Amino acid sequence: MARAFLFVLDSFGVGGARDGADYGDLGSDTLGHIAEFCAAGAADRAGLRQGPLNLPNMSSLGLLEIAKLAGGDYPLGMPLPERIFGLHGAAEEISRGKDTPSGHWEIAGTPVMFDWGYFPSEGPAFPPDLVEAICREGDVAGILGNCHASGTEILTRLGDEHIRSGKPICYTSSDSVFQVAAHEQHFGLERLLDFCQVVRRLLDPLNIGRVIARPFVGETPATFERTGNRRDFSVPPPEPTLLDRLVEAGRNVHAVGKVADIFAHQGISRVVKATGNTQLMEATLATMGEAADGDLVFTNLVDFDMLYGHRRDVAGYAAALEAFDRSLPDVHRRLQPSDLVVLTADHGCDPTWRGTDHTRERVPIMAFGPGIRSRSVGLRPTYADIGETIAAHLGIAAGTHGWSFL
Ligand SMILES: O=P(O)(O)O[C@H]1O[C@H](CO)[C@@H](O)[C@H]1O
Ligand SMILES: [Mn+2]
Ligand SMILES: [Mn+2]
Repeated sequence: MARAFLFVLDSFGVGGARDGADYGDLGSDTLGHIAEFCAAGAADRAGLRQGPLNLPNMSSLGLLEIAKLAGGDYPLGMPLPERIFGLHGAAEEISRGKDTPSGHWEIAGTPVMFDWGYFPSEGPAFPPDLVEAICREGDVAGILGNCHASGTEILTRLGDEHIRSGKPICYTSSDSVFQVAAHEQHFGLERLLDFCQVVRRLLDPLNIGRVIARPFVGETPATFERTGNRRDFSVPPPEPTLLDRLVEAGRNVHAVGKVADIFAHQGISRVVKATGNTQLMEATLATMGEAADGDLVFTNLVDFDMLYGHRRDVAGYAAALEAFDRSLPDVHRRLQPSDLVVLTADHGCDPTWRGTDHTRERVPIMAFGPGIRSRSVGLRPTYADIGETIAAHLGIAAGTHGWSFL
């Protein structure tokens, strides 16, 4: 029997979305713009990285052809490989949101065809009766923030006041999220997680996708730092996903990193905890050694998005891509004859774009394994084709969205 390994490089878009203009994102291109900045010497950082974007392994998996297919141009400064190994293509998102759950669920065969609830970007973000209920039931004297914000900037601005007043910092973004930043010691980590569960319950009628706990440490604005104890409280996917179908068929789904939270722990056999791309890759490589025939190992690499995309840090994003690329030979070395590896993304987060939010983009599909023949699978009309391909590879019944490209 076969095994499958799915890596979501969180926010690694390749531009070209047909509906980009509907999101104010026409022209956004995470890979293309990073490559452009690198080629121009605008993403050099002493001690971190220099020069053109260097992704030889992903280039050999067809990344440059994917960029051309999705956005019309080869990325600047990246040499074309002599040969391409594996299947390569790009996919369009049909879910309406450009958020992490929508992207992951669609990859797993379950597009989100309804609109999430969102909070307004002008004036107070949260309705007064909601704030009143949150304070009463969450047992806090009030909330700080109550606005759209970048999670690191709002800590610098309100972290001190939070410590003094004990009021949690509550903010949102263009995603369907309610985020709560609170100090791990002064407010308490357990208390923050309990508070988020209360908020989760109160938000269900508003159709908000996620409540995110954002614990931090440090005693001054210069030293405040978010920790790896982030937790996402997601609503469950609207229909059974590939993960549920696999578990139903008696397979194991190994969820590495925040995958379990993204799926509200539905269709997960085993949670492998790790924080940061380096640890996440180490944990995935270890899990590759343990996965049985018929299993899926599903890893989300969150740093691309959280540490670099949202922070609009081009050099940081480029360096993280280069580090991931260098780890691909370790993945190759662990492959068994019937294994399939898929690399893809859940949305874009172009670090050269205005604001700090995600960008609507197409995503890359790179699929390889010892038994996988090299060819282009073209532009796929939905991310669900990825889930269907994995379903076909693992030999379970087809779902109701998407088509396998195997
Ligand atoms: O700015 P931070 O707190 O990283 O938040 C970002 O992370 C959220 C979840 O991915 C997004 O909705 C965006 O707001
Ligand atoms: Mn994401
Ligand atoms: Mn994000």
